Amino acid sequence: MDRLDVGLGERSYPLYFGNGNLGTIGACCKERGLGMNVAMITNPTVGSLYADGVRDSMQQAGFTVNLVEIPDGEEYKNSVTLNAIYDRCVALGLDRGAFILALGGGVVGDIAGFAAATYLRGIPFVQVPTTLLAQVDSSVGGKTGINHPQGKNLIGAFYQPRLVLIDVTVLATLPEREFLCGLAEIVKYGIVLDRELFEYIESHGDKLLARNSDSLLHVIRRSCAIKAAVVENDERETGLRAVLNYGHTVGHAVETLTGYGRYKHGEAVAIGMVQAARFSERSGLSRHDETERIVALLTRLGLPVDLPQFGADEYTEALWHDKKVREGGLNFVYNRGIGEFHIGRVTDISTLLTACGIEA
Ligand SMILES: NC(=O)c1ccc[n+]([C@@H]2O[C@H](COP(=O)([O-])OP(=O)(O)OC[C@H]3O[C@@H](n4cnc5c(N)ncnc54)[C@H](O)[C@@H]3O)[C@@H](O)[C@H]2O)c1
Ligand SMILES: O=C(O)C(=O)C[C@@H](O)[C@H](O)[C@H](O)COP(=O)(O)O
Ligand SMILES: [Zn+2]
Repeated sequence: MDRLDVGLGERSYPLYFGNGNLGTIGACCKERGLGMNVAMITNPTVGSLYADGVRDSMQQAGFTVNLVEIPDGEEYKNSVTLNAIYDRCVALGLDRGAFILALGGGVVGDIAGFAAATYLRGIPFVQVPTTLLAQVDSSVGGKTGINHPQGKNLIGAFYQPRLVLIDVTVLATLPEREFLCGLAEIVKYGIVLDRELFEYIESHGDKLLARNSDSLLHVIRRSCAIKAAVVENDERETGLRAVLNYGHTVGHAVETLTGYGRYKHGEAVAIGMVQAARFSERSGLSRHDETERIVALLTRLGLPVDLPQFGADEYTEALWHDKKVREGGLNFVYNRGIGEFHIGRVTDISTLLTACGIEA
């Protein structure tokens, strides 16, 4: 099976990629030496499709599997759901020999990972990402957490999984809108870190949209390799890792202002990347034709690019809750043309809002 390692010393772990490898999850967990009792956290949508297969594989490898279901949706990535997970773990009597397996998209992965980071001060966890977005981004790198009404992912921990198993066949059942969200995060890597990847998406757009498994495996593997390299360099976002937040400053504000539901994360990121591209152009870091190229690719992929209507005050308030705010300024991720980035400081938010077409 194709494997890539995230190298973080004693916290290193493998990412396994395949086309039909879901049934190897039990053997992979065994090989990692995990305890025999597992809480498999999923939601009813994913659970009805894949929980039986994962459970069978785990049981064949000798594990005892306890199913823990949480409601489906970004609006449930909160403290109420987290507490319900703790309650179940306590009721099941899970001790430090147990581990958590997250089966689902980024919502399940983020909240299950945070539960694992905090339950009994930390038990191991495994990621089995089932959305394209989770396969290229959220399952890798150890950002776990929940939302707060005032801002996205305001509560969380850096906590790495023990292994990530990626099977592209599960993407066949993914609704179109969710699939496109994953493409948005892949485009993100291309814009700021890999011009070749950006051009690959431009030239293979039709194949990707048709979910061709070879094209998908290519972009998933490349995205994971890029993310792994960034995380290895800066696990806790003291510098370089902020690049992975490209498009998220405005994107998270859009998610917060619309109450975590109207826009999916990838859609909000697509909108945020267009605003970041406009601000980069206005700041002299990229050309107009490069901004147009970014807008054209996202539009062709069926992603939204226009900001929802809120006032400058509302955007300003939401933007100040960004985790990249430090001492009265916001560390902002710009694109330098296509394929490179620049991290700069914005102290006057109105300059960003003006570039986005929001007037005070
Ligand atoms: N930790 C990180 O580094 C990181 C990175 C990016 C995004 N995120 C977070 O991830 C979340 C978004 O994740 P997402 O886009 O995966 O959304 P999601 O987890 O809400 O999943 C999207 C929808 O698809 C369904 N689904 C999942 N897999 C399926 C499958 N194979 N077939 C059919 N339906 C399936 C889910 O039930 C859900 O309804 C956001 O909360 C975002 O903040 C975290
Ligand atoms: O892994 C990272 O680092 C990222 O920034 C990846 C993002 O795609 C992801 O949405 C992340 O959760 C955002 O991080 P946050 O710290 O701004 O909440
Ligand atoms: Zn993201």
